[in-house]
Amino acid sequence: MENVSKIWLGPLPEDSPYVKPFRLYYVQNGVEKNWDLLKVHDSVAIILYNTSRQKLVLVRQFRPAVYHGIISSAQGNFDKVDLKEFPPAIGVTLELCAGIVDKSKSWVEIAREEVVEECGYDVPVERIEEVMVYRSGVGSSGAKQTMYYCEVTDADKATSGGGVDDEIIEVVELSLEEAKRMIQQGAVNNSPPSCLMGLMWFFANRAPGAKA
Ligand SMILES: O=c1ccn([C@@H]2O[C@H](COP(=O)(O)OP(=O)(O)O[C@H]3O[C@H](CO)[C@@H](O)[C@H](O)[C@H]3O)[C@@H](O)[C@H]2O)c(=O)[nH]1
Repeated sequence: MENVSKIWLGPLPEDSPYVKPFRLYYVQNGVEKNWDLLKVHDSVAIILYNTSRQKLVLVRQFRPAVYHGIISSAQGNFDKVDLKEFPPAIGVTLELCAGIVDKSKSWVEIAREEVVEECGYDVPVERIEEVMVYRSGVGSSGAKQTMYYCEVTDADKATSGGGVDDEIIEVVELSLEEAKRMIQQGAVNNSPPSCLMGLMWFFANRAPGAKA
């Protein structure tokens, strides 16, 4: 699905609309310290559960940062990325439907738009429930993310989803057993902690038979 044919690295332009690097200075306990950090957008993520077929709806996409992280961990060479040694598929993730907060709309409205754009389910904001708010990348960005939960049915499906503009996003429906395997002890996957936490919240609180 990723269809990536060439990968290379360059310096970050100063006018990046997504990432701004800074050094923050502070005095703590009388000692001057500093911290190198990135200003990035806050975001929303939505746990989507299709009750018609008892499936969790996630998204698959090529994540350049994950691909970069995997090559860095393997001490690979970025001068000439060898796509045979490091196929782009290693940078594909399975995540909750999510979106950056980069427009002046309510967060839940941004969540609603992401659900229809990425996954094709058209639901009113009243059906999107806030679950929790937390900070990601506490050592690098401290960005806020609000997580939501939304139950959908086949009747809410308006389009096939897949993202907007040149986004390449695949909608993936997981059975409860498949989703459980992602959060089992010993599991290794490319998913962000927010996705794994969202799945754990779902199984603790909303899955058929959950106690809460
Ligand atoms: O350098 C960049 C960054 C983003 N985009 C575009 O912006 C869109 C959204 O950006 P992204 O940061 O990938 O947003 P999300 O996919 O919504 O990811 C959010 O949700 C993820 C899952 O919770 C978190 O890991 C991320 O930090 C958080 O930004 C992308 O699809 C691209 O179209 C670019 O073109 N270039």
